[in-house]
Amino acid sequence: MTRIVIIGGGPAGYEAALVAAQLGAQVTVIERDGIGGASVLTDCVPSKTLIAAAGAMTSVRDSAVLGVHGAELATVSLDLLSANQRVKNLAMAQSADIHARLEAEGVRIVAGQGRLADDEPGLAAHEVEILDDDGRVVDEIEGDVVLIATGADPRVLPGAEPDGERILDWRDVYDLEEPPEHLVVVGSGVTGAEFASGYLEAGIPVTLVSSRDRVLPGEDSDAAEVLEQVFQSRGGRLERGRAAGVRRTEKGISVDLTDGRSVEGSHALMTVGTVPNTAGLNLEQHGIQVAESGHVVVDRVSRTSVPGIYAAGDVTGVFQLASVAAMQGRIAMWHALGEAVAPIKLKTVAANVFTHPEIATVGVQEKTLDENVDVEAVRLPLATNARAKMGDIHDGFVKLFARRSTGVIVGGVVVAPGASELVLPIALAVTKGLTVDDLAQTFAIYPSLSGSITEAGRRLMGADDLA
Ligand SMILES: Cc1cc2nc3c(=O)[nH]c(=O)nc-3n(C[C@H](O)[C@H](O)[C@H](O)COP(=O)(O)OP(=O)(O)OC[C@H]3O[C@@H](n4cnc5c(N)ncnc54)[C@H](O)[C@@H]3O)c2cc1C
Ligand SMILES: NC(=O)c1ccc[n+]([C@@H]2O[C@H](COP(=O)([O-])OP(=O)(O)OC[C@H]3O[C@@H](n4cnc5c(N)ncnc54)[C@H](O)[C@@H]3O)[C@@H](O)[C@H]2O)c1
Repeated sequence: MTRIVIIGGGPAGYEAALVAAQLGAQVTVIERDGIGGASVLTDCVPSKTLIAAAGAMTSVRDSAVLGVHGAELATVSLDLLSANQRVKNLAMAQSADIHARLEAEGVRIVAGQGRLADDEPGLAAHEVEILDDDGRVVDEIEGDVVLIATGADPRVLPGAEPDGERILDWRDVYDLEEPPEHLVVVGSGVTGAEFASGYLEAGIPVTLVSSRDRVLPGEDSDAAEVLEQVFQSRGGRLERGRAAGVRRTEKGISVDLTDGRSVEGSHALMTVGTVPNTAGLNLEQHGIQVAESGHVVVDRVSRTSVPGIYAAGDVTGVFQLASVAAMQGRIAMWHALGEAVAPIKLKTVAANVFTHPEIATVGVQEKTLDENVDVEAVRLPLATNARAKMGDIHDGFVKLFARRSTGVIVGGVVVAPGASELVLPIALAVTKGLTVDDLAQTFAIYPSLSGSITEAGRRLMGADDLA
């Protein structure tokens, strides 16, 4: 029986464990914080739960125009402390569910910190030591295959070290005893944009400090523009500048910008990126190649540079998404256990930014269109969609990218409430190589927002070379 040792119990680790157990391997997962990992306990699941509560406030905010009275924003508020408690309960329940599922599949779960401990390089099997909270080695296990799935932690900006009270990272926010009077979010990547949007929707004054010309520098620029407009139209403040540090002041905090200006608030939320969790794993001693960024280098079937040692998830820096982490973990196990396996296809990854409105993307994007000269694009604003009008949705659009020569759909963007659900037909088309004809001939419900997706297909059918 092949012995699999997995270090880290987030989506990369637990999904790998389920596949390995299904294939009859003897599986041990070593996890220091709790099954589900940061994804379930502190990052993805908690933030989306908070955003769900903020979304309820948005529905109230937007209902007056539909004729609903008595629920005006001024008369309702979100009890953030109860919402935080719900977030924590839900995360623990989700972690317990995954824990139970792993145990039911025969996976051994060990609490502690794992590290590689081979005596010499090149051995067929690998030793892994388990350390307790005080750093003492309490056990050692041998695996034929080891998966490193240790995730990533918040990056700390020197001079802006979180104190858990006023200067926070995104893992601290659920322990706040008072809602912030004015939250300054530093960093406008996906994490920053989601929290800024979520807290603003929850009724808290928010300033977003963005070091870039546009928030969400990695996303479709039209989508980022819509988000900025909506954020500002709802009273959010956008401050262009780079934070040099954050100071505690009498009233709260001051974010000092590199150009000499400063932004005052009651709390600062630092969202300036992540660092891979590789410290203490003994990667260098084992000859495991690590990139300059600190991420473990892997190929498309999750192999590291050392035979028998795989890595998956945020520690590899390949698209930091729970879905990608899980797929990398599964692929590692299929490969290690001799199953037929296709290398991960990053061009088909769908991702969503859970702001208001949401931004979902898949496949080829506009910023890479120059390299894809054969690609035709269409953009349909939602404002002309009948269902959007009924719900008073003005902001948002559908974009579709297809190959001019063949009509094969290669990418898309949806900016809309619920874009995370709406993007699936485009993701399916990109994954399966469906054409604009396929999409155009698909029945969409009338009236529906997804009608704009099939309509985008029809518009591209009209493009000269695609007809
Ligand atoms: C605020 C936020 C929101 C996000 N929202 C989304 C989202 O909506 N959708 C999405 O797809 N992605 C989202 N992500 C990204 C997603 O959370 C990550 O891509 C995902 O958690 C990666 O999974 P992982 O298994 O690699 O690592 P993790 O989930 O980080 O799990 C790794 C685990 O390993 C443990 N560990 C580390 N070192 C050791 C060791 N030596 N021994 C034992 N255990 C160890 C850690 O404590 C951790 O529990 C979000 C990220 C952030 C920061
Ligand atoms: N919905 C989701 O799927 C989701 C949600 C959150 C995060 N994630 C993933 O997690 C990963 C990390 O995201 P992230 O947003 O935490 O990090 P990031 O690295 O993507 O963004 C950090 C941002 O902070 C800015 N920044 C850095 N230093 C700064 C400074 N001194 N002052 C002002 N701004 C500064 C950077 O320019 C950057 O735009 C990403 O891969 C992201 O896709 C996914």
